[in-house]
Amino acid sequence: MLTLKNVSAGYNGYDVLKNISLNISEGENLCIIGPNGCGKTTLIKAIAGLIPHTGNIKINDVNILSMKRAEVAKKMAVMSQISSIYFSYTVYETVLLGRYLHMKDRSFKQPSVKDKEYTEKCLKAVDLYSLKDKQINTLSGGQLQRVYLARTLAQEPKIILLDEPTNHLDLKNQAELIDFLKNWSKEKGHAVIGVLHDLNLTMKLADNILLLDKGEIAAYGKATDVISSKLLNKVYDMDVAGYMTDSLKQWEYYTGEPFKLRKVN
Ligand SMILES: Nc1ncnc2c1ncn2[C@@H]1O[C@H](COP(=O)(O)OP(=O)(O)OP(=O)(O)O)[C@@H](O)[C@H]1O
Repeated sequence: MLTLKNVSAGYNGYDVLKNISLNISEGENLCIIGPNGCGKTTLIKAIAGLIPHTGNIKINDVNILSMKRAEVAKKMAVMSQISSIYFSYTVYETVLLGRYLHMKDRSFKQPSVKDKEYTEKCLKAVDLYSLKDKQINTLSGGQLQRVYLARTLAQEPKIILLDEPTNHLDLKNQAELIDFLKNWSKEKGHAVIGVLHDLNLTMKLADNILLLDKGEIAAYGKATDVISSKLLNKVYDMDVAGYMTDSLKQWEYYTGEPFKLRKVN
């Protein structure tokens, strides 16, 4: 579905990312992890065509550089946090903006019945329908993050790129977002590429993980292969396994309940 071959990209003539090759299939969730500054956001920007790259990025074997921007945007959407927040749009209007590429009349004056129905469907999918008439500058950070997700979904992309999508969300909304994305990709045969800092959420979402270190691939493959204490400790330069197990011990200490491993979906 999406392939990267020897992709390098960066800023002001300097390559932050070096020789990244990936293959993302239909229905796949790929998580990009790695320490601060290793190039995760830069990779998202390169895939989205927001910064120039060398090497090849192809969607279904077609080089994105040979496609029109609108054509790329119909296939791939970035959950962007850059918004019209300074304008007084409602939640509904903001999500309707995601329909832009599908509208014949791009002045937004006359959205079609399908545009309106699809916008409502996306609002319901992220549980925002009851807030549809609220001004977005009156929302909380977590509500706003769900508005951005709904706007991204309204674009009807085949691939969603997300950069730290859970950073404003409480635990319940984090878990729900991860479940939502998993179902979205599996049911529709679409793909999710997400930058996540939280290794627990990464393990919940990812089929495959790309671990970056200083702009290069430190590990790439099945989540069960990449999540290795030796590798993570080296790349993050800390005792990641110790940190994770200490959290569980603390849970036992505070709740007084012995930790039991539960089967997760
Ligand atoms: N617009 C820019 N101009 C110049 N250098 C940049 C720019 N954006 C990022 N960089 C540099 O590129 C490198 C990678 O940054 P990037 O934002 O991709 O890292 P990241 O892995 O997403 O980090 P974090 O986990 O902190 O969000 C960093 O050294 C950063 O300083």
